[in-house]
Amino acid sequence: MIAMTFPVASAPDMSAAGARLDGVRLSRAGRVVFEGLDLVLPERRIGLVGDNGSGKSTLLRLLNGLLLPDAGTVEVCGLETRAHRRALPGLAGFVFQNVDHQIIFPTVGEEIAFGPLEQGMGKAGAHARANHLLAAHGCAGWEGRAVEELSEGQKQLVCILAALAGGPRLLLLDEPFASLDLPTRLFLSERLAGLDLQVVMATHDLHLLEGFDRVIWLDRGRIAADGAPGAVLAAYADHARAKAAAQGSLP
Ligand SMILES: Nc1ncnc2c1ncn2[C@@H]1O[C@H](COP(=O)(O)OP(=O)(O)OP(=O)(O)O)[C@@H](O)[C@H]1O
Repeated sequence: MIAMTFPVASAPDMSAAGARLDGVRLSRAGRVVFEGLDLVLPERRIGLVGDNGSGKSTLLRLLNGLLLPDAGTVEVCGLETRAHRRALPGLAGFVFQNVDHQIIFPTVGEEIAFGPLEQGMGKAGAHARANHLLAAHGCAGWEGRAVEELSEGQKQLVCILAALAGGPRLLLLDEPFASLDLPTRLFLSERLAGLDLQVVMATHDLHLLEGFDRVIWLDRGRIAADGAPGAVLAAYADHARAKAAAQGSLP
């Protein structure tokens, strides 16, 4: 397969956090997901699209060091993930596709304060930061709430705030808005766009990526298209329609 490439509108901003993959090979459960994957990721807003199982979550997990490549290297903010695995959570905030894989504390305040505490902030400061973030996102007074009593969307919001609380330079979002209501989605999209950090977001909601700097379409671990959102999203939507039509014609 030859990748389609489309020029991105904005010049790459190398002063942003930035990440790169060189010759990455990765197998999961004996199945090759990536083979010889090369990517330079300097843009501030990068979207990942692709069919189920195409490698979006796996790529995000390589970028936050949860997965290490079998061969090749991954660099985030200039740090090679194999050598700097312990520093990565402070640099790269991660929001999981499944909130239950992320949340570890019983209360909202503890969950959000965890990142700052891990980075050495005192307890009072960490909880003050958690309260400030909650208040800034329309959730004042939530700090004592039991996480298990929140709705899925509310949990998703808590996960996003927890990822932001650590002050990351790179925010990795895996289907972060799937359960959020429309007002919260719109509010958070705008808010994330205004933050001074790099965002890499995997989503099946193509509209969310229209204002991004760059979109990468992954197809079975390979780059099918890469570049300006308009062109890449149109190419992916064409593929999706063709695939759906082909499935519809099956007996
Ligand atoms: N925990 C796991 N153990 C083994 N293989 C896995 C695991 N998670 C994913 N894979 C495999 O890795 C490949 C890429 O999966 P990945 O989750 O990265 O896809 P995705 O593009 O994020 O899919 P989706 O849109 O469904 O979230 C798939 O072949 C999948 O079967």
